[in-house]
Amino acid sequence: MTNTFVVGIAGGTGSGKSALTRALRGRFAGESSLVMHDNYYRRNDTLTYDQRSRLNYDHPDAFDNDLLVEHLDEILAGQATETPVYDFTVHNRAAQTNLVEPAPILFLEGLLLFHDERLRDRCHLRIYVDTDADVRILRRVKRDVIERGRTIESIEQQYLETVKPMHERYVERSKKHAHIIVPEGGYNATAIELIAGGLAAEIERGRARDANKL
Ligand SMILES: Nc1ncnc2c1ncn2[C@@H]1O[C@H](COP(=O)(O)OP(=O)(O)O)[C@@H](O)[C@H]1O
Ligand SMILES: Nc1ccn([C@@H]2O[C@H](COP(=O)(O)O)[C@@H](O)[C@H]2O)c(=O)n1
Repeated sequence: MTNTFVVGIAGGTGSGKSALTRALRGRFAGESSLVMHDNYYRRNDTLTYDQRSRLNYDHPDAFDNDLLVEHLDEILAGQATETPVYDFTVHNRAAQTNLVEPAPILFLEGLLLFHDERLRDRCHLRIYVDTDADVRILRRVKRDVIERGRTIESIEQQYLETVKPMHERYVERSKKHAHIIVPEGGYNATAIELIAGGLAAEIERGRARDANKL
């Protein structure tokens, strides 16, 4: 096993997980890698686009966590690993893959990371990004129209049918497993400073452990 320190960043849709992850990664360029839980949405090759667009993507079973655990263990064992890439515009896995290299810090980001005990246990630090539901849906509408090719009607229907009830049943309840709760995510400069300071100290501790092994 390597000295990789795993940081799990979870929270509701539109909470600011990706923004926080980007801000933290910016502080550890060259010393961190990233795995996104979204990329482990299951393949649905046998369904049509319309059928895929009506699936429940906010239930824990929508993800292939067995594959994610397998890949995490490879990366944590020091192996560069080809990981899947998800295409939200077609509701399916993309043809390409993404090579994740081992690094002193591994950021793991996703909606339901803390629901699965195996994923929780692999996170040395668990951060939950907590943002009010009205703010999250406003952000999601904008993002899903611009980046994910969705209509306002489809976002409204999906939010009421699956996103909101699943958030209340699974995502919100997984908050209790967090070590740290960050309001507002990527624009919370104080939280970013504190977390970045802690991670820098973890990298130093890892280096000291390596030096002692020599
Ligand atoms: N604190 C913030 N204030 C304003 N907009 C934000 C903030 N955090 C994130 N956003 C924007 O909201 C959208 C969703 O944020 P994102 O980080 O992708 O959320 P998540 O990964 O949790 O779904 C993005 O367009 C992002 O730029
Ligand atoms: N084909 C899909 C797959 C997932 N979603 C939605 O994505 C959300 C998770 O991503 P965030 O960046 O917002 O955390 C989740 O709430 C799913 O509803 C989708 O719309 N289509």
